[in-house]
Amino acid sequence: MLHVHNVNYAYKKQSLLENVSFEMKRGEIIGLIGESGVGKTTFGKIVADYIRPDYGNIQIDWEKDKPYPVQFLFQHPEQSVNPKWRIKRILEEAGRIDSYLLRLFNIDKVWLQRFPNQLSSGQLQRVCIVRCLLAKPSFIVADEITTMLDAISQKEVWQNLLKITTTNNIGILVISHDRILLDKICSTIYELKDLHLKPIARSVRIN
Ligand SMILES: Nc1ncnc2c1ncn2[C@@H]1O[C@H](COP(=O)(O)OP(=O)(O)OP(=O)(O)O)[C@@H](O)[C@H]1O
Repeated sequence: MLHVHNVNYAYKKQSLLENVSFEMKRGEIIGLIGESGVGKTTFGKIVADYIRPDYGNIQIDWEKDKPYPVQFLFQHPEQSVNPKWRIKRILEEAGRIDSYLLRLFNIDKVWLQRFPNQLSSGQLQRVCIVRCLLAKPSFIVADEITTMLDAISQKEVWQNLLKITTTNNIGILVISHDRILLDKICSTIYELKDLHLKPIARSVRIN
């Protein structure tokens, strides 16, 4: 279980979150929507321990010698990899390379010898998803992770990611402006508005 208790956060005196509490179980898929600039990424980074809240705390089981149990997937994968490392090293930093995951996310073994700038954004995003899974997280924060993909690749990535997270009981916080995607894959959707998280009604699931 992941608990966010009473979190407050301001960026350069602009308040973004006020007394926000939130809970997520392993295996749960929760959506987060809201206007641009409202603080969704900031909230996700607090959940993933990239940013310390000004007040409040995050509670999660964590064995200190293991990677942090919440992994963050960025909208722009270039921002989360070392441009001077080959893909093999980028993956190995997270764990032993798993051929099943490479196949599932259509990662050609030839790419392992390449540098990040020798892959397309969509290819690099799939590498980042595999790296995140190699770290064996309990939760993933997925921040607009498929916006650079065409509709077919987007569907494929989500199908495969959900397959793995269901098997391994991983919870996902899906940050997205795509209401149709959130309605399809999430059990609960929150809107970040006026410094608070508000649950919103899901529309009928479209298959
Ligand atoms: N490190 C930072 N540098 C500059 N601005 C920041 C930073 N962190 C937060 N902000 C500001 O905080 C506010 C919230 O940003 P955040 O990226 O969390 O919003 P968002 O809801 O994810 O937006 P979007 O939907 O456009 O991605 C914005 O006004 C942003 O300019």
